[in-house]
Amino acid sequence: MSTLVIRNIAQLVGVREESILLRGDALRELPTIENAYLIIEDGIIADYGKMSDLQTSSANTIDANGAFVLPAWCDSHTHIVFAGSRETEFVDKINGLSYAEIAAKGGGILNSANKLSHTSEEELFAQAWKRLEELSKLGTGAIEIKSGYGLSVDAELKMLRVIKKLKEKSSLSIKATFLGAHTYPVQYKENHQGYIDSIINEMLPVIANEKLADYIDVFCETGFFSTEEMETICKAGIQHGLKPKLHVNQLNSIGGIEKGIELGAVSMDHLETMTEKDIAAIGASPVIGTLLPTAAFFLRMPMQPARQLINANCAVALASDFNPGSSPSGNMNFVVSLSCIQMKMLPEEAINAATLNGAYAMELQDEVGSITKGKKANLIFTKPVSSIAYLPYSFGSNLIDNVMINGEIV
Ligand SMILES: N=CN[C@@H](CCC(=O)O)C(=O)O
Ligand SMILES: [Zn+2]
Repeated sequence: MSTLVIRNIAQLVGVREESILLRGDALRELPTIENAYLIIEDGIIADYGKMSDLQTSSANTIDANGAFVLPAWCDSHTHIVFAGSRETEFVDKINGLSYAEIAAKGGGILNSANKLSHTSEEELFAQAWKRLEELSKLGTGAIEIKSGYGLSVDAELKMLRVIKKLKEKSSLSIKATFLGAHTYPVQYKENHQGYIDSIINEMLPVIANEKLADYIDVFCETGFFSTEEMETICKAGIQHGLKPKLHVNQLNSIGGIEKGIELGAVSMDHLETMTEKDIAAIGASPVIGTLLPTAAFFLRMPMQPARQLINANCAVALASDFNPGSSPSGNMNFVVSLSCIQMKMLPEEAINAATLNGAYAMELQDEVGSITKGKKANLIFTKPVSSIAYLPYSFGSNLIDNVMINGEIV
């Protein structure tokens, strides 16, 4: 057995005897131990405590030199498998083109689908792998990755096989979500049932057979998938063992929240456009509300109503939504900063939402998301900081000194 002792940690952050989904006042409780040690055995957290109580003479020791040590980020909503980039649309938007004008020029999700159709599985893997490597150095230790830029049987399966390969090769904890219902491909624009039939009869059976996904997702939005269409697709997914994790209430409130609760979704994500009824409903439900502040920021939209959601007892998680169209960054440090700066989340709330609640939003709470005995030693070591609040306060600075995944520095 390999044992590693980390000494002289200024603050060990997010220490919990057991995991609990955090809502209401509990979200602002971030338990810490000052001047701490941490013992890792075979990549797993074995023990922790105050330096004054440390009783081991293990040779394998790291001196944290006064760093803060946090659980690595748990990013529960991303689209990191994509081909190329879409900065031309970014410039078009700066020049005043509307969403409809950009779409008419072949932009948006269909632009990414077109690029992906001309990209081999190997090349797609290489591009996604590079993003994953960068994210791990930025402190992400667990991540959910969606398909949804394929939009045909072959291309959706290609995306999901790339995610499967990422799972096999990466030391990060990865969950895969099937998002065939991201938008209607051009040939099905007037034949929604035709595409839904293809999802249900051609894609889902192969996905289930090859175990290519853990969850099913639908973009429930005006001009994309209606609540009824979402219900049909999710029910088929559930029959194949895939629980829903849904895109709802990004641009409009069209009943997605109510339907998602009924469908037993693990999480409902985006939530930029919420009525009071939507906020009350998700707060009273077991569904996690995953906020994607960098998407609202990049699209210059009103931010998600984090405070109202927390007041309504919603279990809020934070994720990056890393994708080429609405959030071309997966930097969870910036997500945490933005949630404090623009949504008035407290630093403790934001860190909990980006770690333990993010882990719950991927059903990985027994593996990651807190400093708990038996969990993976997925850790962020900070540069010298004066307090935990300094991390989101000092936005844009790289305050990460080292990241450990399974007890190994990446
Ligand atoms: N809203 C839907 N899908 C993605 C963005 C899609 C794109 O523009 O590529 C999102 O989560 O923001
Ligand atoms: Zn998304």
